[in-house]
Amino acid sequence: MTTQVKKICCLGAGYVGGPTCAVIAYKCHDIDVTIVDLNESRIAAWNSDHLPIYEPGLDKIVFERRGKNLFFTTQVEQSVLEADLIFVSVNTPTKKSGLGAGFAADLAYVESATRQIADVAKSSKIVVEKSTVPCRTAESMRTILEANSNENIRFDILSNPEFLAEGTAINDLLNPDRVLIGGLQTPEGMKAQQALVEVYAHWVPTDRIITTNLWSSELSKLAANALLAQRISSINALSAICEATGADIDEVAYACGRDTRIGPKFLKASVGFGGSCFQKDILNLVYLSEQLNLPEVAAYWKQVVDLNEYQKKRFVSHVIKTLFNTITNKKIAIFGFAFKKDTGDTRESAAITLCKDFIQENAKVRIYDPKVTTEQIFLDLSEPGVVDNTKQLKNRVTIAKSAYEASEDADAIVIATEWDEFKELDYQKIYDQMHKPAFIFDGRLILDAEKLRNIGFRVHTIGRAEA
Ligand SMILES: NC(=O)c1ccc[n+]([C@@H]2O[C@H](COP(=O)([O-])OP(=O)(O)OC[C@H]3O[C@@H](n4cnc5c(N)ncnc54)[C@H](O)[C@@H]3O)[C@@H](O)[C@H]2O)c1
Ligand SMILES: O=c1ccn([C@@H]2O[C@H](COP(=O)(O)OP(=O)(O)O[C@H]3O[C@H](CO)[C@@H](O)[C@H](O)[C@H]3O)[C@@H](O)[C@H]2O)c(=O)[nH]1
Repeated sequence: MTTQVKKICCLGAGYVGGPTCAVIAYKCHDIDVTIVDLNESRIAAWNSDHLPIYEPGLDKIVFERRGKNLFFTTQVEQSVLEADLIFVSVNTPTKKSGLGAGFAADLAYVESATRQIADVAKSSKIVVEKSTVPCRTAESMRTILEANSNENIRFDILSNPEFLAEGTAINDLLNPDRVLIGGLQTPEGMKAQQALVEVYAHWVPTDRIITTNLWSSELSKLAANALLAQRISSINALSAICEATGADIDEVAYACGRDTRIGPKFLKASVGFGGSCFQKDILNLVYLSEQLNLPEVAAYWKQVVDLNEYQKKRFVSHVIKTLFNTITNKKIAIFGFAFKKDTGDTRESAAITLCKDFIQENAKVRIYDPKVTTEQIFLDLSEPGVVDNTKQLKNRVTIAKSAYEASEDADAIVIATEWDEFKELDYQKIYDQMHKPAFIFDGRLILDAEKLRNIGFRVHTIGRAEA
């Protein structure tokens, strides 16, 4: 008989734990879901009218279930004690120091969450690895948990990586392409796997719920991100060829994407991919390959990240060169700071690299983003622990409340994030208030270059030769 899950606890109330478990509560009224975090202010925000993350559709779901079968708390022990299934959805950042620094995932948070479960549990639990982790991490978790089990308590480990993308998280969770659940292929492991299948089966068609062994599941998460990022680096590499030849990257992407074997998605050239996952997970895969003594494989995946860095630097150089080889004291309006539209998340955003490079060249940078806070922007641009550059930053960086304010007296506009509102602006009004010649660098291919040229702008678009 299958174990029926009645109480779920999720360790980690971040971009993944919050939305994922809120959707489970929304779709499974027969299950109590408690999301736990050590961070008190984050939990207070989840319990307030202003949720700690911006994600279209999230508010409605949280407000509808909160206090009914969805709870946010810092009471780790109580929640673990009561749960039959525990998601571990804590952060796994790239290690900053020690062995594997700069590549390997820092598993300290996963380990400490696992130890917390082992210390507190007084009954059997299904422990689900939701965080993105290197292949075979579940083995370490199992060793820790088994060392703490006895004849009355057993722990079953599952891997259930999350594939949601920020900005579309709720839709991705409500209508996933697939849900992946890895488990040990033993009778107990398969029983635990089935218990989680039944949770998702409340709303996901069962043919979209894939069950595999633990290691395939762990590796599939890293592999999916590597393949997606590799498509972006490929199209960005081609964008450089387009600029040098007169081919147009959107036309090339369209022509290639019409081949059903290639497909049209994830072929949008850009100023470089950002986000908390792609770079981290690929570096993690690079490290894993090196550990497995597969240097050629490691070098292959590393190139995806190197090309992304190149794309950002190439864009910055192009801006400087076009602005007559100097941007000292020139005003550059940055449209967008988030790593993609429809999110306030700035982790690894390409805009950070661009702004830092412009500041380094003594430009004056004025940033507008509809969802990113001023505090976050200054945090991202400062170098805490290296040098205190706050004063220098305040001289060089200002935050605007609108795209119009950002572009007042500017020499150039840089489109760093593809927010829809940037397509709808009154560019004649913007042109009239800028220094001339007025430049626009479209790092996201969202603007109608011809229309802007007719107004008088000098337009430079990624992946297109200059007109
Ligand atoms: N952000 C995404 O879009 C995304 C998508 C898929 C997978 N992932 C993966 O999911 C994991 C979480 O990512 P995120 O973006 O939600 O991170 P996050 O930093 O937003 O959230 C992680 C949370 O875990 C909390 N935490 C750490 N240790 C804890 C503990 N012992 N007990 C309770 N809470 C604890 C932290 O305080 C933090 O609030 C990562 O492994 C990431 O790679 C992220
Ligand atoms: O054609 C494209 C598609 C995306 N991007 C950029 O790539 C980055 C990542 O975008 P996206 O993948 O949409 O967002 P994430 O939230 O980072 O989601 C990725 O990373 C998550 C964390 O692991 C996974 O769960 C998702 O499946 C995976 O898409 C952003 O900077 C985008 O602007 C492009 O430049 N061109």
